[in-house]
Amino acid sequence: MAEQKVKAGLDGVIATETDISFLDVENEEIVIKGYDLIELAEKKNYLDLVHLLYEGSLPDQQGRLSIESDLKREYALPEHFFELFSKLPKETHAMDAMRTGISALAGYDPNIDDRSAAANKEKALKVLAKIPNIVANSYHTLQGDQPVAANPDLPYSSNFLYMITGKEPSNLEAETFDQLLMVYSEHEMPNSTFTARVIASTNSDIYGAMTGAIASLKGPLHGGANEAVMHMLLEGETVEGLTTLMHEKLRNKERIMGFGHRVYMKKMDPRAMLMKKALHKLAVEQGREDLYEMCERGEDIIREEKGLYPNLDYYAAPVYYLLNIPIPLYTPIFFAARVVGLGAHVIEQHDNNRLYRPRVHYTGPRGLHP
Ligand SMILES: CC(=O)SCCNC(=O)CCNC(=O)[C@H](O)C(C)(C)COP(=O)(O)OP(=O)(O)OC[C@H]1O[C@@H](n2cnc3c(N)ncnc32)[C@H](O)[C@@H]1OP(=O)(O)O
Ligand SMILES: O=C([O-])CC(=O)C(=O)O
Repeated sequence: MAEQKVKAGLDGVIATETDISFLDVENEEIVIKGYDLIELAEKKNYLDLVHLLYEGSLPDQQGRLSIESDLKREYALPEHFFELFSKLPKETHAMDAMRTGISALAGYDPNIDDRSAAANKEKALKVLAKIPNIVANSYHTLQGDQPVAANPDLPYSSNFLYMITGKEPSNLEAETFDQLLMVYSEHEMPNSTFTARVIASTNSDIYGAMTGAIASLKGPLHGGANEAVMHMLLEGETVEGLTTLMHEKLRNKERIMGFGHRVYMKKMDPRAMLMKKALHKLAVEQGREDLYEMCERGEDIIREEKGLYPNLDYYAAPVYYLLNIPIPLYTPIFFAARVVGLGAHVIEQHDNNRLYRPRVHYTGPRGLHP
């Protein structure tokens, strides 16, 4: 085998062809099916994006309503599903509870072995319909609280937020949460999407691919960073407190959560810029400009000291916070928003499949005998 250079972490390696999305770093654009994600997030809503990824075009009003009513028909979970969560240890992390829920859905799918594009699309939309219920109510159950039933009169994303907080969101809260789902929806080939595609490439099913993706996303180098960011902001408490804390972390050579990105690294994540604006609006409405100022100061310190820029998780975390979302649900919501992108990747993988099976550069001993 010809000698190849190992790229640690597969940095820069092209893993597949796709027509779903692309990070155009030069032009600072996250391309989703030809559209700029940020422009979509400013002008359209989450279900438009779902339609774009599954039908290949942005919907008219009728198309959007039709996808919404299809989802609403599938909101309910199988009977006794919550007994599963009530039997888990109370300490179970919300990501692990959600992972159990998604994995369990497989057993209820009579067409589990149908990997056609049509069947996969149906399965992905079912997961999308049920995931607010799984995220919110696995959490409530583990907290010893009553589940919150879906309110079918609310739009999809408002209902998701309502099921988490138990309170109907204001217009600004609903708009912000919808935008949050959009910016998290799809992002080319992060570790979790790669994981899902690797699993799908064995011709395994979409539930397995998504279950694996959840495990990947839980890690603090990936989705788990948003929770860590909020703990850091709360520990900092004030602009001065955060300044001291960040300098201390830098002195101790700790990684600062919410900064840096494999693909952007020396540029600010465009999604973080949008969430920064959303944070400002919410902070002004709630008289929490102090939180905004603290985040901005943190951004300046890490740029000046390390030349690193915020990624999406840095500005999404305080947005979640002002939306009254419990911290353990930040990463599950990231995953819930990403279901739409992951589903599209599994469909694409199964449609044109070749098993992922790379090789290694062996550095161990040879010629030993027992
Ligand atoms: C929505 C998302 O999932 S975005 C990612 C969320 N994750 C985080 O916010 C976790 C914090 N960030 C990180 O750990 C990294 O920036 C990652 C994992 C996201 C990307 O990492 P990689 O591309 O593998 O870069 P790598 O880890 O090799 O870092 C390169 C250099 O930058 C430094 N660096 C990168 N990110 C950070 C950070 N957040 N804090 C401090 N230093 C950092 C590394 O220490 C390293 O320095 P060195 O060359 O002197 O050793
Ligand atoms: O792209 C990545 O590596 C991580 C990320 O920002 C995401 O999944 O949204």
